[in-house]
Amino acid sequence: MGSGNHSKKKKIAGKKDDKTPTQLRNARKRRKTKLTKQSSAHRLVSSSSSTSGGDDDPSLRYLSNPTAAPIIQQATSFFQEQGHAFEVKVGPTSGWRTVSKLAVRSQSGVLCLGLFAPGSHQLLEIPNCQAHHPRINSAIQVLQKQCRKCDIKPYDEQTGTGSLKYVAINIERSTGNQQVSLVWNKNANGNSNDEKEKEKEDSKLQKLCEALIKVSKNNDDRLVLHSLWVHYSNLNKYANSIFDRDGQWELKYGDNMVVEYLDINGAPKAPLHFPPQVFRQANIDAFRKIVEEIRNYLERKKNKSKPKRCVELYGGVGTIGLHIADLCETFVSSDENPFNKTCFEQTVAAMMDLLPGGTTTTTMMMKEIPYESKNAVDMTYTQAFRESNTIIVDPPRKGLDTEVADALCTQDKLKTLIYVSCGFAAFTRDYDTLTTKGKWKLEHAEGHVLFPGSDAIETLAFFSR
Ligand SMILES: C[S@@+](CC[C@H](N)C(=O)[O-])C[C@H]1O[C@@H](n2cnc3c(N)ncnc32)[C@H](O)[C@@H]1O
Repeated sequence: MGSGNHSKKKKIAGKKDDKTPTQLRNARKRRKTKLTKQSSAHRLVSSSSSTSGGDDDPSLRYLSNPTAAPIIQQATSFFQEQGHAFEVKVGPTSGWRTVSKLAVRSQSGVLCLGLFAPGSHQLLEIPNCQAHHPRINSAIQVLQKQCRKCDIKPYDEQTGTGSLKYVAINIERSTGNQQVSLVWNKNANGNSNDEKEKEKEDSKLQKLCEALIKVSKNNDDRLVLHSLWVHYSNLNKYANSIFDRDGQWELKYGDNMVVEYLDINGAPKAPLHFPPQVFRQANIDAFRKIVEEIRNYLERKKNKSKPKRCVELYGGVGTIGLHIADLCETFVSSDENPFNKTCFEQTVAAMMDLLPGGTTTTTMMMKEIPYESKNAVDMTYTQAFRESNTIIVDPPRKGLDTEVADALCTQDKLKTLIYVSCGFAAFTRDYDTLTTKGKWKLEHAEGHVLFPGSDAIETLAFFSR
């Protein structure tokens, strides 16, 4: 066994600069550590030398040259090392962010909305953030003013007390209207069981909601509510997440879902549905290009090989899937968040209405797009996964679940894997597993800067076997 392994290593080593996969992996790890150090050094310099406050905003640090971000340099060398070019595409650098979650904290005793400074929980006010869609900036002004007027207690991280923890603002681009969610701490009074105090806080929340609805109805152009939600959070002070998976949601005003279009060339029109409880791409325009590339790739493939039996894991509300399903013989989408299924099905129903009359192949196909509310690991045990030849994955930053990566390596019928990654470190780990254990071969990879100015990269990679 020892000698078998040895000769295999030698063979691979001969192909790539005489280095074994382990040596290549170690070299990558060393480079990553070096880049992380450089990046933190840069962070310290830029925040301490800042005079405008703009440099402190973590979302604007590399704005003058977005591709200079350390992670993009790292990704480019990673792919070069594998013998692949890595083109990086950058979209507009201002007004692109249509989804924002802002912390609500006290600054010198006054309630403020803002972002956390890098690596800390220190609030940075960002009243005119360049990255934000202008309708987010205008909503922040109104929200901050009304919260102060209603004497809302901002959340205190030390004690876990205070009422308003976060505000989430999502924009419906076609109208400019704002979908606002107030994240309300159910344990605002800590361990105290003072009912009167609790009632007082609840009545302030009611007052705030009424005030916001009034501003919206009074033609104050800064805030025109698409909807107003309250999310009641039971999370304690040690939890980092903004939304509480088990927390209750209450719609105070407006409609359930924002509708967004990607308008992908050649794809059926898909009105995507987004309530505040589901994942939504913050830079829809830049993400549109990724979906377009996936569609182009599958169209080229369709002309050459068998029709696709495709499964989508980590599919959200179908942002990718519903723009490519018509190219596949069968298509199944899935995600673990139970709120996604209704959104997906509403979009499919709306797509049917938008299709030209008559029973076209597309109409038949679209009627039969199942959606599984399952986590990706459970999906790998389904018949749809076992029979698929094409998989699309778009996991969260931590990358593929280990069991999913393993299943992608051992499912023999699979011929095409499309991987959309928002966490480059996890991608390199999954890449190693897929290419060594699963014999997947990278065909093409490219980078998309979805957060221009931040140290982040979205990687789109096409694998085949
Ligand atoms: C980066 S988002 C991508 C969603 C979608 N492709 C889009 O563009 O909107 C990741 C998605 O993975 C889902 N998710 C996270 N962990 C999961 C898991 N273990 N199994 C299945 N879905 C998961 C989240 O609910 C989220 O919708």
